[in-house]
Amino acid sequence: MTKPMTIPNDADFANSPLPFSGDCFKGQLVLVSGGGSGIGKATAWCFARLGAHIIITGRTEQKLIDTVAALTSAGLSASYKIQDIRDYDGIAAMYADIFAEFGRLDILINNAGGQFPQSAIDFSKNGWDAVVSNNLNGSWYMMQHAARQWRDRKQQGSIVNIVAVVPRGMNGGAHTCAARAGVIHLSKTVAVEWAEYNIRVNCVAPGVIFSEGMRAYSPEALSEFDKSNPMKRFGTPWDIAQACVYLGGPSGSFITGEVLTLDGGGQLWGDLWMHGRPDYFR
Ligand SMILES: CCCCCCCCCCC/C=C/C(=O)SCCNC(=O)CCNC(=O)[C@H](O)C(C)(C)COP(=O)(O)OP(=O)(O)OC[C@H]1O[C@@H](n2cnc3c(N)ncnc32)[C@H](O)[C@@H]1OP(=O)(O)O
Ligand SMILES: NC(=O)C1=CN([C@@H]2O[C@H](COP(=O)(O)OP(=O)(O)OC[C@H]3O[C@@H](n4cnc5c(N)ncnc54)[C@H](OP(=O)(O)O)[C@@H]3O)[C@@H](O)[C@H]2O)C=CC1
Repeated sequence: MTKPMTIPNDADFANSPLPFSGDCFKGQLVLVSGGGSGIGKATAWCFARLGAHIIITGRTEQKLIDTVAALTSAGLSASYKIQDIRDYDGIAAMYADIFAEFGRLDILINNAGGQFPQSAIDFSKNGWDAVVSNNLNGSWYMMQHAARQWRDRKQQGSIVNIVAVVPRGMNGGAHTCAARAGVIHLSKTVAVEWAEYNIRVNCVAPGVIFSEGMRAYSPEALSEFDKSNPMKRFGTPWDIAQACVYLGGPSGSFITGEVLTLDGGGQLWGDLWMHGRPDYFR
């Protein structure tokens, strides 16, 4: 019988095998938005264990405090900032503070985001606006303000945007699909525009990843998620974290404007309904 999945925690991330070894990010500063849970937390752990100082951001202070405490008690270097990614001016001020304190930022992992599952025909105007604002506008504000700092200081930078697997749409998630597709094509565009400034911009597209984020989905929808790919299972936050390290760091130095999909082959094979499969499609 397959072992039931559990959401991995700090202790798991402290002990998972690393994709690289040594202190290859020593002296570097990495900002992970939404780093207080799930994929963001795993990514923070992965970079921190490879020597980087990590700044995690999010809206809920307690999650940030707990994650920083777990990292620092493992002897790693981390701090946090409370920041809503929808706050354009607040983000500009946050980067100004970071550059004043550290004098640099090497990698932005633009991970914060989220949505709710619903049939598109039922979206309220506010529901649509909330999801597009969070995932498209919020991702853009985080990218643009970082890029302005890098350009003005003549420093190189690297951005990894966490998106989703959008080529065949996202049933029950049309708002987030539109927003993530927007981020992907925004990234391809600025990957070219910002090459002049030595700024690389890439995307990581997770399929179904078993994280705290899964609590937003009904048991009915969840019971189908692991059947949406030919591997018939969820991926882990650590899978995504390692991809962020690969693309964001020096190993990705000749990669820009790319989307790395980690979905167990789902985009080639399965279908997935974020709010449960309607009877018509059974
Ligand atoms: C074919 C192959 C396909 C393979 C594809 C694989 C795809 C993988 C599947 C993807 C699974 C994705 C997983 C994840 O993303 S996990 C992370 C999930 N985490 C979260 O989503 C948490 C964050 N979410 C939020 O913060 C919120 O959802 C939101 C983004 C909306 C922000 O909310 P905000 O605080 O701004 O919103 P309000 O509460 O003020 O509400 C604003 C309006 O939105 C309406 N709303 C909110 N929630 C719901 C809901 N559950 N149902 C319906 N409507 C909702 C709310 O009512 C407001 O509108 P009104 O004023 O009109 O009421
Ligand atoms: N798990 C999956 O299967 C997939 C996840 N994704 C995406 O990956 C990313 C990480 O998801 P995951 O780790 O699974 O889920 P989580 O819900 O654990 O992570 C989302 C994080 O983003 C933060 N966040 C959300 N909205 C904002 C905001 N407006 N400002 C600042 N921070 C915000 C949340 O913190 P707080 O609420 O405290 O601010 C939270 O820490 C998300 O963008 C998600 O949509 C994409 C495809 C699949």
